[in-house]
Amino acid sequence: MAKGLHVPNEIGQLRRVCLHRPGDELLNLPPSELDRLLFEDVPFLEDAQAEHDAFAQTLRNQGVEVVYLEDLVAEAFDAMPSAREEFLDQYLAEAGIKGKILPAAIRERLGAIADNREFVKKTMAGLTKDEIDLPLVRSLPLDAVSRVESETNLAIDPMPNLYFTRDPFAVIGNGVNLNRMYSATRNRETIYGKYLFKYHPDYKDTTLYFRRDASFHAEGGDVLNINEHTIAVGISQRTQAAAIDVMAQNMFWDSDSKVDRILAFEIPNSRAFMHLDTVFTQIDVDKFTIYPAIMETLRVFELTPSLRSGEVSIREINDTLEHILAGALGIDQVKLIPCGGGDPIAAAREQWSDASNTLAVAPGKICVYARNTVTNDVLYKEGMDLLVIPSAELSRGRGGPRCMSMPFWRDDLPTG
Ligand SMILES: NC(=[NH2+])NCCC[C@H](N)C(=O)O
Repeated sequence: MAKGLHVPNEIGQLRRVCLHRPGDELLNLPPSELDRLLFEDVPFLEDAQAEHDAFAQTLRNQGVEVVYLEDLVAEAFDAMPSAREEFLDQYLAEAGIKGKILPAAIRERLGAIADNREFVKKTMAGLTKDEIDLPLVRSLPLDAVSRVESETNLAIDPMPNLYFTRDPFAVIGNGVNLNRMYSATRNRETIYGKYLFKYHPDYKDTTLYFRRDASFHAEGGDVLNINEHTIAVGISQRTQAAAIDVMAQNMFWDSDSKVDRILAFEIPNSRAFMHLDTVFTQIDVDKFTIYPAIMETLRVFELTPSLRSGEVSIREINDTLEHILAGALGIDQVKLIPCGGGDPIAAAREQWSDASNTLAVAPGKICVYARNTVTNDVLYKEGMDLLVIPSAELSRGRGGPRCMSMPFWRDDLPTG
């Protein structure tokens, strides 16, 4: 396996994947901030870590190399120490810290962490005011005011959603979308991708098809690599139609990109269906899991390069989802396997805990959450090879195996 990225499809044997092991950021997640920080409940960190370790080990057992986001960013700083300084300036500017005294004290606190990996993990975890050395100001009204302003005593918010590595950036072919994310809390996460793809010795030459300073928002959970030529992108709560236009402009005429067709799937704008991959994932050469209720409102658009160079043609496709997908894959037919086995209550319950959000490790071999028993039973009967992972704590952040993983390398599928 060479350096860099290679993800020409959704299901080819996974060789390398980027994860983030949940860390102290989950300890800085108070109940009062759950809505804003996009969680439904407070997870128990130790169990979340044990479940995540089981997930990583399941992947390793399948011959997948697991790399961790925190390690990659630290390696980038090891290779280029000045990058850490640049990062810290930007991190502080984006952290929403009020006043003048606090930023300086925080800079000192974070700057004093010698080990790059510990430094990166601390920037992810957030910081309470008690952790900062403010000897001269502790008794001043300024500090008192900012303590009252924020009930939580947080000087810097944690980034609890980092273990959903699918979203801040998305690998497409040999390049990457570095996203501008929908929410203020998650948008901060994209800084790690920026420094990884700018300075890490193995990834620094990666082409970016989308940038974090874009005017529109997009997230990786909305991007599915159907094959080298076609990607599917959700128009969703998290990804705006105009952002897909930007991707098309940047991919269709780029010499590194083979993508010349984007299928844009308009799905309902709601938290339950925040990304395309919450309702729809590919599990085999001719099979997808799907949340059946979205079929009623689904609209699909096709973006292709127009004959006039630099322009994108867009048309709505009025056909069944099966036909559209079979056409994109160049096969006769595809099978859509309904989440919850067609029972509306089981489907809704299990979709909420990511039954449609599977991670293919190879064609027909998929990683799923143990809790989704009805859907897993259906998948098993369809002949899928299930890699079942524990999910009591990890699922509290509303994301499944696909959300928790960003493939860096997959094998090509045999053609013909
Ligand atoms: N690709 C996904 N479906 N990711 C799920 C992310 C969940 C996360 N709590 C959020 O709201 O952003």
